[in-house]
Amino acid sequence: MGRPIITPAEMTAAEQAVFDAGTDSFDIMTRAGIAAAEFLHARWPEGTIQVLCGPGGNGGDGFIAAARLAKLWRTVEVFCLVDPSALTGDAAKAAAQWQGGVRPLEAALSAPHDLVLDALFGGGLSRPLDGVPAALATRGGRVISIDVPSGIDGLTAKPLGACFRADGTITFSGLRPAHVLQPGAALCGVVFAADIGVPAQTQAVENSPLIWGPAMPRPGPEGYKHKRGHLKVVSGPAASTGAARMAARAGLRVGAGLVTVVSGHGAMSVNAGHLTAVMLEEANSADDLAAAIQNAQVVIAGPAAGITPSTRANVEVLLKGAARAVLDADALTVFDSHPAELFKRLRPDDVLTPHVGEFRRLFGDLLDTEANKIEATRKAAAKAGCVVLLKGADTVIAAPDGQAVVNTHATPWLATAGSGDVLAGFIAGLMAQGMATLPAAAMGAWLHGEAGLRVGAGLISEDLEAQVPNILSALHGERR
Ligand SMILES: NC(=O)C1=CN([C@@H]2O[C@H](COP(=O)(O)OP(=O)(O)OC[C@H]3O[C@@H](n4cnc5c(N)ncnc54)[C@H](O)[C@@H]3O)[C@@H](O)[C@H]2O)[C@@H](O)CC1
Ligand SMILES: [K+]
Repeated sequence: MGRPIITPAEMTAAEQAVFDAGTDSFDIMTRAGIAAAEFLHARWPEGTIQVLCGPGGNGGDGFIAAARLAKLWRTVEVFCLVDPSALTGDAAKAAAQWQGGVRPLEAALSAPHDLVLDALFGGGLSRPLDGVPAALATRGGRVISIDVPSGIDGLTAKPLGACFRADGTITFSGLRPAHVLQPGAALCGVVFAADIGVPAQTQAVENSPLIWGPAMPRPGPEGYKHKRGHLKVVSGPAASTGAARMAARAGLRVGAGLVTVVSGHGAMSVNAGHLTAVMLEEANSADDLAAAIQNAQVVIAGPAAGITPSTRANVEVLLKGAARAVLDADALTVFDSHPAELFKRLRPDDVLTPHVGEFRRLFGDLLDTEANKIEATRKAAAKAGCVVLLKGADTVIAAPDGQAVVNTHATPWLATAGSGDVLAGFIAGLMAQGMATLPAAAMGAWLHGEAGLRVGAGLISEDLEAQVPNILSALHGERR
């Protein structure tokens, strides 16, 4: 399993279940505060600390953390937004654990320090920061936040107004959407999720080899190419063939046994001039394509295909065949005025790989009306009736049944021409070898991110597939 992604509401329900089963809520707060102190102390072992406490549970964690940090011989000063006598419940009990003085929050603005422990507000913030909290949020310096950097909504991953920018964030039981989705994720620094004995139920996880590693295709001793699946990629016209070839080579690299580019007559010679291990086959109509894909397990359509009636006809025949479909780019855009025509044909094992613009064209304003990108992609998958992978720095992959995987294993250097074609090729190549669609999409996104991270600055899409042998060898634990 990857790290679970829990909404603030799911976390509250999980806490309630633990309390109902007899655990004292103050014990849970104590575990949270101690975990926060130990996280800070392990990662930032030097320097004086300002602990900023808010009026609720987040502030309660801060008081417990302050007491533990003092026991670890750290120099700690505590500042509170309200007079400690005004605290109630567990926060009041937590404040009683702190033996030192408590100064008003505004005093923190001028007090010297090396580190800030931000325990002002959790991810369930009800209104934007103002006054002293807002001034503290925007002054800079090294910050470690409890739950989320104060000022960020844990569910939407958006700042409500001014917010802290943390070097590290400690959260509990699992991640919140704000730790993986932008813009919040970029404001959290390194994120640690501590186990405080509150198991939460969720269908969303952070992408990790732990999810799909056991399902990674690997040829056995009796393996031969026909057992490793046949992937076909529909080429664009003569002047736009590169996208299909990049997807095809990516599919071959991740292990599809056979890969064929299916090309119209006009593009045959340019494709033939550039292909070696990838095969080439001519198809000049949708009927030709229907015949060509009969021996394929997976077909990619869309990369540089053209927004034309023939692209739409190709998608329609593709969705009548037995092969699973990976639809990207123009294969999506050709349905932008009649998305229902696409949705009614899609099967649960097909996958759409839109970027945000393509997503909006097919699914309207889900990104504005849903709480966050995870919810929007889930709704889209349910509407389309297949797996949907919505690209970005925070790629979300969702299935119609609500399962979702968020991939943050990536680099901004991947934002370059052709990068999406390679991603489609990775996913399709894994599917061709028999992987189920959701894990194949998750593994494809992770491989794509890892390849991008290994190339780094100066990356062009042609570089990505060359990284695959080293990455796959490492994933399979094979020495090279
Ligand atoms: N519920 C529990 O038992 C646990 C809670 N934990 C901690 O408790 C936190 C949640 O506690 P709360 O629900 O009390 O939430 P907060 O600690 O975020 O406090 C909410 C309070 O702040 C006020 N507030 C919200 N926005 C404000 C603003 N802009 N300016 C001034 N005041 C504002 C609200 O009116 C409310 O009184 C979590 O983030 C976590 O750190 C952990 O201790 C684990 C256990
Ligand atoms: K906080």
